[in-house]
Amino acid sequence: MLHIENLTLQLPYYRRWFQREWITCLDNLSLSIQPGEIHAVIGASGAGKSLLASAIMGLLPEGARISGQLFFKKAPLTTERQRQLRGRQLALIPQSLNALDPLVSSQRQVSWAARRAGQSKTVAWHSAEHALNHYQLDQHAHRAYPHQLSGGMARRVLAAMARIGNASLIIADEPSVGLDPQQRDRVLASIKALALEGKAVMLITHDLRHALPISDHVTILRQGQCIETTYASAFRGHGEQLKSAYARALWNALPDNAFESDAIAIENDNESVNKNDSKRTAHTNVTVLPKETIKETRIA
Ligand SMILES: Nc1ncnc2c1ncn2[C@@H]1O[C@H](COP(=O)(O)OP(=O)(O)OP(=O)(O)O)[C@@H](O)[C@H]1O
Ligand code: NI
Repeated sequence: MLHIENLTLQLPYYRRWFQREWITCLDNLSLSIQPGEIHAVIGASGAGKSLLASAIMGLLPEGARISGQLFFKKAPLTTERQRQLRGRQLALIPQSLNALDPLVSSQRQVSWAARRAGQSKTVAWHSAEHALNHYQLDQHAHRAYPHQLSGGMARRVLAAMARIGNASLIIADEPSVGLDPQQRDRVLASIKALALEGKAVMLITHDLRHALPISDHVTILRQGQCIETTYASAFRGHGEQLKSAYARALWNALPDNAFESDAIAIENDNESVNKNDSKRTAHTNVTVLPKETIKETRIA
């Protein structure tokens, strides 16, 4: 369904007004997602996950320089095609709840999404109602404005908007961040349901633990580079089936695994102190800690 080959993305950066430099945010990334499959893209803050979503949707920041190839349903995903397919065949559940218009009720927002996907006014209104019901949002929530919704309800409104155009690729960017466990499970179950309907789903998250049970494949992204793509089922035991030390470290750092193996502290850090990676400026460091310090170590 979606096929990405050697995608490199650079953003301009001005040290002084006349001195343009380029920051490489995605570095030679390749991945594929099949229909009916959830492909989790896991990485710390700043790894480039949201930029990957923007590159697929054709919503990159001004001045972005991109190379490599994107294919959707076997045909090149050109800028023109991205514009045609966005909100129809390609849907994004955005990371920010600010994507909801604060002055518009849930049902109206979802029906606007249906209108953009080509439905007539009356059909759109009814299909919005249907989509909101599908996500277990009641009549009160249909009429509510964004500030009257809980975080989980707002995420479900965004999911309803993404689902309404009957897209075949859905990108969910951090759909469960900031939710309590019950709301999180509900949102993740709704994402699993999309894959069970045959849609290809990219699940972007830093939460490996909760992504694994619903995912088929996992790509670990670090500082814009693909560290490893593997089956979700490879995350088991002590991580013997994982090829990269970084993926093993992420796996072993999960609370249930921490006491059985070396643990790591994973920090989001914009001043890299990682000796092996001194060329980079922004990003994440993984520090291997001795076992005695494990009790204090948790992923945020
Ligand atoms: N519009 C932009 N202009 C310049 N740099 C940007 C822009 N958007 C993102 N970046 C930089 O690109 C890198 C990757 O950003 P991105 O938003 O893709 O990270 P992410 O993995 O989604 O992080 P998070 O988990 O915090 O959402 C970061 O270093 C960020 O500062
Ligand atoms: Ni992001």
